[in-house]
Amino acid sequence: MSDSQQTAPFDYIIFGATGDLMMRKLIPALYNQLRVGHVPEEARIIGSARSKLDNEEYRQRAREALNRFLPDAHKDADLIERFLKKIQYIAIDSTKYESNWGGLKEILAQSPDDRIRVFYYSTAPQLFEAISENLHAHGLITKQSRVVLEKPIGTNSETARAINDGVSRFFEEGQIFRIDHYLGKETVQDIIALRFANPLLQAVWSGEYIKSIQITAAETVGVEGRAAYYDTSGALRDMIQNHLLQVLSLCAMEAPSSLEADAIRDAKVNVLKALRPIPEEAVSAETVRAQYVQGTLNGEKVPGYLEELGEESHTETYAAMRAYVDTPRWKNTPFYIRTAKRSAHKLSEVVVTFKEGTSKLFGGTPGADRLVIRLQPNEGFGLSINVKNPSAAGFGLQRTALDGRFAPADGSLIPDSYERLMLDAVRGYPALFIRRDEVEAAWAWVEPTLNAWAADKAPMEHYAAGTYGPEQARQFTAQTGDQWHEDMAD
Ligand SMILES: NC(=O)C1=CN([C@@H]2O[C@H](COP(=O)(O)OP(=O)(O)OC[C@H]3O[C@@H](n4cnc5c(N)ncnc54)[C@H](OP(=O)(O)O)[C@@H]3O)[C@@H](O)[C@H]2O)C=CC1
Ligand SMILES: O=C1O[C@H](COP(=O)(O)O)[C@@H](O)[C@H](O)[C@H]1O
Repeated sequence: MSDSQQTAPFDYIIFGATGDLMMRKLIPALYNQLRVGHVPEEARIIGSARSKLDNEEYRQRAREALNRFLPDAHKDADLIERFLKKIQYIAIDSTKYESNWGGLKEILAQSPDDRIRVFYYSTAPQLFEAISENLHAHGLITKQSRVVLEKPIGTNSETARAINDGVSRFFEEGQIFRIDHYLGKETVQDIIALRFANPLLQAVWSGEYIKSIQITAAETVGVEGRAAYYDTSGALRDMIQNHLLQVLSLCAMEAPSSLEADAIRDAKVNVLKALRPIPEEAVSAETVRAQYVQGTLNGEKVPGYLEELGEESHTETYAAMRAYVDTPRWKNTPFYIRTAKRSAHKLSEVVVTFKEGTSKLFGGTPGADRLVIRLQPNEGFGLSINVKNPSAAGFGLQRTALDGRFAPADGSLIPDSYERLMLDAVRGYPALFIRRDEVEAAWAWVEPTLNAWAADKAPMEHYAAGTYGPEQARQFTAQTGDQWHEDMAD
């Protein structure tokens, strides 16, 4: 199958190729893009990590990953074998100059000099500068090279700057693709479509008509096999600094002048810079942090965070913040952001609550208009509005909901975010990647909260696994007359 969206031939060189992300996301994403005809025949995938494996041993791991992580509808035994032939593996300790960079050079030399090279750093960020330096020292960075940086870019402003500076010594900003997989979600891009392709919504998209916007990313999983990373990170660094602030930026930005990367990124960074600072002394009023304790999920008992971890910890698994965007469009409109592990449901959504109507005609309405943008699952939107209750005497009102789906018109599954992002890096299209100034502005905004939490200036609340979060989070929204959207499964 071929397709107009097929990329130019490329060599994808992925560091961290034996890791969890590679197996769960990157390999399935590249396979799926081959399946839909976007990957050209000449394309090659070169995995690298320290583990000593030959090509066949590595391909066997990739085969197992495909069998485990692909949906059945996408499994095609012949295509899987064709895909695996594109993969080679080379063991390199990427922090060491004297490691087998020569071997990588030989592999890359088999392609024409102008072949697009994408170096994907699926490793801990502490390695990013060293990998870049070694690629440079061994003459592997060409004009046609790009580098994809996995999150997290640092743990605060200072470390983010250090990572950005370190990579920028060897790559131009235009070659650097900082990944935020939420931007690769088709439904997150739908925020742009809903806002700017529909005059109906465009006309009321401001604090004049909108009472509040809630952004939620809730997961039923705990920290799984990533406790070592997660316990040094926590919910604020893991989800809010990046994914949720990106979603907030898309919800709050002014119309970009075009869909060019820098037009969108300029519009987003203006939002991040307009976020009203939360000084350390205001953190306990403007945020809630919590850890899950033992509870019940899907009818099964699950342990608390500390039990899973096996030691004491002050890391939050739940974080909620109230944000204000100080632009004329939004002055004093609260944006609530929250994220949780071991929540009652897996769900990411944006809930836009409009102000109540002022007409005296009905003596009040049963509720405010509300738009729910379901990022995942059940991708789509619901618009709840007031209509006449046909069975009521007089002019009673009732609620009704319009439901729209984001599913592809041809009935296929919505592609995983990594599919789009990995090939956008090949295409050199950075609109769905984060620019350096965005990363640093996001860190600058969350930093006082991180500092206040580290200094225990806000209490650590608790919630039972399988619930929506701590009671304090409910009181928190009630302060502005808001309520979390908690009928998540509806
Ligand atoms: N897993 C996930 O769901 C997500 C991960 N991320 C980010 O992606 C990155 C990778 O995550 P994940 O796959 O989970 O991590 P893992 O710990 O599973 O994998 C790390 C990888 O790095 C390799 N590695 C470690 N040290 C070196 C070294 N000195 N030289 C070469 N390779 C090395 C390891 O292989 P070996 O030991 O063989 O060298 C392994 O392949 C991290 O930055 C993470 O934060 C982001 C979002 C989600
Ligand atoms: O980046 C991360 O995202 C995942 C959640 O992603 P989603 O696409 O399933 O919503 C989260 O589990 C992980 O902790 C975090 O690092």
